[in-house]
Amino acid sequence: EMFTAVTDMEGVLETESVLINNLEGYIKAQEEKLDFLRKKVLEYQREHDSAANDVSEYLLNPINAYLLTKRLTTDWREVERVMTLDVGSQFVQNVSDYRNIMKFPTDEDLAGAASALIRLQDTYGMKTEEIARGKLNGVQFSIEMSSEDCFEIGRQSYINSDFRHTILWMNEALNRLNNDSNLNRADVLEYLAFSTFKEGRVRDALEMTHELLELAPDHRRALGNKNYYEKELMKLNLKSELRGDDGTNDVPVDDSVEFHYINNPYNYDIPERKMYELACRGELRPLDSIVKDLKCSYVDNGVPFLKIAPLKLEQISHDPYIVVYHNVMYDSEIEIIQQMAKPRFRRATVQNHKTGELETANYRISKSAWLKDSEHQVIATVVQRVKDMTGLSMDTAEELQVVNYGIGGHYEPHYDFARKEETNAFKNHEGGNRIATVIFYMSDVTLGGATVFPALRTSLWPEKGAAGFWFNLRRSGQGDYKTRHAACPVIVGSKWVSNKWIHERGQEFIRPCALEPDHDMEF
Ligand SMILES: O=C(O)CCC(=O)C(=O)O
Ligand SMILES: [Fe+2]
Repeated sequence: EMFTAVTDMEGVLETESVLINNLEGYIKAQEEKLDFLRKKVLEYQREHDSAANDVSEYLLNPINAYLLTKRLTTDWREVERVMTLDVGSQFVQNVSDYRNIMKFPTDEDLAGAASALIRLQDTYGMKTEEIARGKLNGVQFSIEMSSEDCFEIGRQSYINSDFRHTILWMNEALNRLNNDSNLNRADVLEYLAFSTFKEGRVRDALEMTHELLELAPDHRRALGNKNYYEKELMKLNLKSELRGDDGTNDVPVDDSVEFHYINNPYNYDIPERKMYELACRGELRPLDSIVKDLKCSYVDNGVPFLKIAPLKLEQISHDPYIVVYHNVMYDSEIEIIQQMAKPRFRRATVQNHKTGELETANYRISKSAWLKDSEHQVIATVVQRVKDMTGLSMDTAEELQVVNYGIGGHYEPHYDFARKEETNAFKNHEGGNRIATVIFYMSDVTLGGATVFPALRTSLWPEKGAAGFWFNLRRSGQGDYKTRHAACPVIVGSKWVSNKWIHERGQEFIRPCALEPDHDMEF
């Protein structure tokens, strides 16, 4: 599973370069063989022509008699040998050997990479046609997808019963068909017609099937589908006649975002989903009540060391308390932490709040590793810095979690704290609930990848060396539902973060409990 992190994809480019060299070797060997045979055939043709010019004269000469005999014995044996020579098999063998020693993506990776593109398309409201010509979120890259490339995304969507995206991408495949395509128009039409039917547009599906049958009159499935669609249409027409309307109850084709909300299989919360997407796109202004009286300042938090080198603090929100510290992780530290984490990366998991078990989920796609303070001075230093930044005790904190997000990597809206009903969350953690989160940004991100708080309409944009800090719990110890947040899908780039989750125990005298009305709201 390598689509989940950019670091894993690096080795794959190397694999491709080795495969290209091997294929070049294969072609060269084949060409040498063909060149030899071409030379021979010319030579023999020339000799043969001059002989055939005057057959009796030619054969009377003993040298010619000898040469002809030689050609048809030893020479032809050599030609025969070269003809049967298998100059390709070693190169074919190489490819299977490479499979054992080099990094190859799997079909699962292909599915993951395709669904990552679909996720980006939805979250950022990008048009299929724009993605296909390399335009991502308004930024043009010099990439052009072929008809086959689009077809494959359509096919992957089809496998996932995602007929809306099947239609979008199969249409794009059709638009991009040209003389160089290895793709059959009829194959595309078949997927398109069936998905169109599945989306409730029977009339259009039937029309596409007619077009398909013009191209392939004997297409068995198309013939069957045509019958079926006609019957379905008749039923619909009968119903509409009874109702007295014109029967156009077809759903319109729409590449827009709005349409997505209706059809999104996990539209558990439509308004939040919309807020989330707008925040990811950077199209939301934070609430006035949030930005009011926000300041930037240098702080020492009462730490003697910081009096000499104060931290650069930017307030993001007062309630809940969210701040960003700038320049609190050095490039040299980042490098070491990345090198330590890389070999230990595993697909990030989430806790099943019923069983308490850790499992992978499509709503969190990244790779992560945990690093202990005792493993390296740099980790201890960074954790000490978290202590200075937050004033909180690190005694009950979790280890530092290093995360890398790949193409489309994301973490959908969630709380970092465990809710009451999540009976098994942190059950093994003696420190109680997660009182606060510190997230270090260890990279800039070219496009996308913000940390967003949909309810606050505010976003933290990754900035290498900066760190976000917020309290997840209110003074009463209750979870603050306004801290619900997400990691937006990365469009372009490799996003690195480190999370430090700080727990309740040990903070009793640092951040004492307070009584307050429970005006938390769920959204
Ligand atoms: O990566 C981010 O921007 C946020 C990550 C996050 O919220 C988490 O890991 O809990
Ligand atoms: Fe989080």
